[in-house]
Amino acid sequence: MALIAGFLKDVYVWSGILAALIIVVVTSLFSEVADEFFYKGVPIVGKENGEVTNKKAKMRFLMSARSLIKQGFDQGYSRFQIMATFRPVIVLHPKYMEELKSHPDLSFEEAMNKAFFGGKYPGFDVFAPIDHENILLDVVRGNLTQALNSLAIPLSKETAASLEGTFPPSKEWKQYIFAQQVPLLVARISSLAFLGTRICRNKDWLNVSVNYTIDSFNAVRVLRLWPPFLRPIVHWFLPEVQKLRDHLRVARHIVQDEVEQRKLIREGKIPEPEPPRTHPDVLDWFRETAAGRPFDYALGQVALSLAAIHTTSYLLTSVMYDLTANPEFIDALREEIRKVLQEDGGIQKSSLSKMKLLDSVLKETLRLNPTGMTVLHRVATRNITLSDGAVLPKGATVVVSGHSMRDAAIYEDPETWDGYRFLRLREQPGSEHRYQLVTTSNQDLGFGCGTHVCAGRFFAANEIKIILIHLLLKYDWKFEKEDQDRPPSIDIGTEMMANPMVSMLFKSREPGIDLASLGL
Ligand code: HEM
Repeated sequence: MALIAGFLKDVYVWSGILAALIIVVVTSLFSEVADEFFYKGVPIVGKENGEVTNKKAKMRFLMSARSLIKQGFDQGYSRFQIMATFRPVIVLHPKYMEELKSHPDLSFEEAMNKAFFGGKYPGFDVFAPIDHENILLDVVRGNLTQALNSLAIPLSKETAASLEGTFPPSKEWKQYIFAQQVPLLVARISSLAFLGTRICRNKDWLNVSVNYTIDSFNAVRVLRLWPPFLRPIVHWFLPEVQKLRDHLRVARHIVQDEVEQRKLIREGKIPEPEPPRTHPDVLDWFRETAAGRPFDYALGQVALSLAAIHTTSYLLTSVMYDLTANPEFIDALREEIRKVLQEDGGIQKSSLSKMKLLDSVLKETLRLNPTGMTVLHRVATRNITLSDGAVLPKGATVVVSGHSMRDAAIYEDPETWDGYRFLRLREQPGSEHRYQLVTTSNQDLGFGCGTHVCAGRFFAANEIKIILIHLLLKYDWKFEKEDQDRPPSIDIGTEMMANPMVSMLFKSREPGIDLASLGL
């Protein structure tokens, strides 16, 4: 002790500690400030001459990214940079899609790292590279997609059970804020396929499944308000980050319990609870695919929720807005559904793929309401020279504009929602598969494209179709406000979301089919 006291009395030691502290603070502040420097040699859009700080440019991005992107291309640039919420982003023209969509030096993981502090603060663990062996992707692309046929009836039954609670039978019009409440419905139905019957109705799990995503974005925003050198300390005390840790604690408890219970059942140590499980699920496939390799089941499940719940809810809400605004499509869809289910004697293997108008309607809604107006959000891990000689500097954050989805050269009258658009395109010779909801291309970007194209799109498509079948057959729909037009999606920076304030009305109707054909 005396030795330490003597040591600290030494003026050289104190100046050393002070110098080290200054270096930490300055380097940390510099790295944050440097993050906001525009890239050399790339035209800037959205920051005006004479603006010293980036404050106004950031606000322009938040409020009007769509028009900034248009402005950049209208000025003739095929790549330019805009100041996004935390750093400049290089926006690229879709003409680069082919060369960039699977580029090995554009990193999806680095983009996640930059956005969520590399997952290094507890609570953000889901954003750290959790799955070096691609177990989650293998399961979603492989097992889950292959099981879609056998999952159709269980998903349909769970939808029916969920709707009983969410939309209890009513002869009178009842009010419902679709955008706000639908994530819970989607979380429950998705969790049936991810974690099985017991957990898909567990309120604590559903709370994690829906809210971890929302709360993680909030926690990032709050933690970023602190200088980087203080973040390793303050994150422990910020309620927003503590909330994330609470979510993960709950998730671990629930998922781990289920894993243990299934193990005991497999080993014959406890009986299968009644009613027994009806189908294997993602949790089973995680175990089989990991085959002894380390894998964090709870983080895997939260990551799946992150990818699946709000994306699916957004498309479901958007399509309900489109259909409510175009009720003649509701009648046409009911007729298509009734006809297919009658022909097939219920939901069979190919029933959903026979509902081509349903597929077309969903694809058209996704075309105009993708999760964001840009795709391929990546970080360059080296200098990348594009085919026209332009360079993307190492460390740059890049995105590709998704405006091909509204390009008049590709789509006639592109700003108008036309539920028959893709049905007509599919009827052209040789185009049967090209215009399906799950098909992607360099211009068709609702599910992304290239290496990281949405792994869960086949599941998402089937799940939304099943939910829609129930919603359309069992209920009538209208907007609460008589003169309500189709509520447009809301842009926040480059992200898009359904208007969360639109009030809808529903009432029960005669389904016009034998409900046994939906597995009930
Ligand atoms: C309508 C619903 C959905 C939409 C619009 C959607 C959209 C997307 C998009 C645009 C990407 C590409 C991200 C990028 O390139 O940066 C993506 C990736 C991904 N999606 Fe989806 N998604 C949906 C539903 C789902 C569901 C239900 C699951 C899981 C069952 C899922 C799992 C994934 C995964 C794992 C990735 C990452 C793939 C990879 O890294 O290779 N998605 N999704």
